[in-house]
Amino acid sequence: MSSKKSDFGVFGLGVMGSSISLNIADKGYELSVYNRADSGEEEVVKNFISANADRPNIKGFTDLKLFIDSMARPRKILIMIKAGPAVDLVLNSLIPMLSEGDIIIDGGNSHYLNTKRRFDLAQSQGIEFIGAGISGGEEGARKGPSIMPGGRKESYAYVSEILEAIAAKDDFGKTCCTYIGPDGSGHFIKMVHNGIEYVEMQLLAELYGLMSKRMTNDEIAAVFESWNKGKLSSYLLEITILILRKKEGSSYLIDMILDKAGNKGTGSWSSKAAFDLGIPNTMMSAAVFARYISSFKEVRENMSKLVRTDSNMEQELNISILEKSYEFARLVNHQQGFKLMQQASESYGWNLDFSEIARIWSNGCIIKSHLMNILYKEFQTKEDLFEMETVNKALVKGESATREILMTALRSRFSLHCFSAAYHYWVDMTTERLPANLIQAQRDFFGAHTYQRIDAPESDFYHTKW
Ligand SMILES: NC(=O)C1=CN([C@@H]2O[C@H](COP(=O)(O)OP(=O)(O)OC[C@H]3O[C@@H](n4cnc5c(N)ncnc54)[C@H](OP(=O)(O)O)[C@@H]3O)[C@@H](O)[C@H]2O)C=CC1
Ligand SMILES: O=C(CO)[C@H](O)[C@H](O)COP(=O)(O)O
Repeated sequence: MSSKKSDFGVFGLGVMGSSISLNIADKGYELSVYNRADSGEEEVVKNFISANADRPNIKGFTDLKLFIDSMARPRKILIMIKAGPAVDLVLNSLIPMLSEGDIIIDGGNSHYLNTKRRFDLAQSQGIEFIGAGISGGEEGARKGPSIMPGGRKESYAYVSEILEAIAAKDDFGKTCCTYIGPDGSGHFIKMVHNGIEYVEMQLLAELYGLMSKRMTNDEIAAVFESWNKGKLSSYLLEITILILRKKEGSSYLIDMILDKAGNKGTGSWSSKAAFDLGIPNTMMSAAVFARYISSFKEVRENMSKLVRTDSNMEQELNISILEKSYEFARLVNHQQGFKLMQQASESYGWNLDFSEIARIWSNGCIIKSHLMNILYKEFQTKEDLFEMETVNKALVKGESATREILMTALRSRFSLHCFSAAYHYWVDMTTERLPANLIQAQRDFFGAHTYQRIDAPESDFYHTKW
């Protein structure tokens, strides 16, 4: 074990913490790691250190004071623990033991408003606090995640070297870690990343469900594989191909997995943020609700006995139509996700750089895709996906394909939550007059909420005695 003071500390040796620790150690930094030694967890640090005995630059601790004393100042500590109250508990014990100017990075999926609150608390005690979204799962953390740090730019300067060294690299060799903006912006961006992730996953689940009516798992995987060679390629598509082909003995594992989707909350946080900011993020909420609906397995089982569930699909699926529709829905998903970040940037004065966000999402993270590279370039001159010519053309072309897919699904009694949310959003966003005039009339009728008129200036509000 090295006697040098450590360059960095990692608090929490769970899935993410242990992988990111090895990543940091591989880059040659002196590292201290800590995990609590509560009942059942006594061996975590010991096991980690003995499994990595060939890395003398890692020192393990279960004593918080020794962990803190082992680091060079200003100390830089990444906490990689379960999001929620545990983070407050850890900060309450950690902060009083630190010295002015030390830096805590919360790398978990914390809610951005909690990050803002914790930032203020840490600052009030002379401690720097960075809320860094980290994406890439276990493999990304080990080999190079995408990192989204938010906080004071001055404090980021102290940790940028290490964070940028461990992050993934984009197609141009640049690091997939960039300073995002003040207070909770890094965690906000990670939350939206996860919202987009929920939709990308749900779209693939809907395609798989629909295609399963006429195709085997291997046939679906073969179609996805051909798509993954071109502009639709993405990490989630890639892992879906592997999942569909995975066998346990002679059975496909996917066929044995219970159809109840779990969640840890970031998708619903994204949807709530969209509601609060007034952004129609219809696909994210559809994806969250689709997971919730799936969790009512018992109800579904019982109800399925009451209705005719014969949902055979008469017609062949047209793969090229499916492909166009998938492209269409993914574009709408990204449009909605980036719109949400734009609104947050404006409302909170974060001055976010969307080209940079797309760039750091082009590798290392769960939603990395070919599309992210396109968006990285497009956002250098455009502010909205609808303004991007190639995107617009694909959306116009994809509309009729999506309509066809939706009609096929309706006829086969199969729900496409996210595809239909994408379709209706696009149709409404490209329709000059919507029936919202009736909503306004109703509001005025029962609540004197007033309405505007098409034959008068928008600044004028009217009330009628209906
Ligand atoms: N897994 C993933 O793919 C990703 C996860 N994240 C986020 O990263 C964070 C860590 O996730 P992950 O590594 O998967 O989680 P794990 O469940 O594998 O590990 C959780 C860690 O938190 C520690 N912990 C929990 N409660 C407390 C507490 N009260 N006090 C001190 N330590 C505590 C655990 O310690 P102990 O061993 O003692 O229980 C453990 O080290 C989460 O916020 C997660 O949302 C972000 C991106 C991807
Ligand atoms: O942050 C992540 C990936 O980016 C985590 O894997 C996250 O837990 C996934 O969310 P959920 O568990 O709700 O599906």
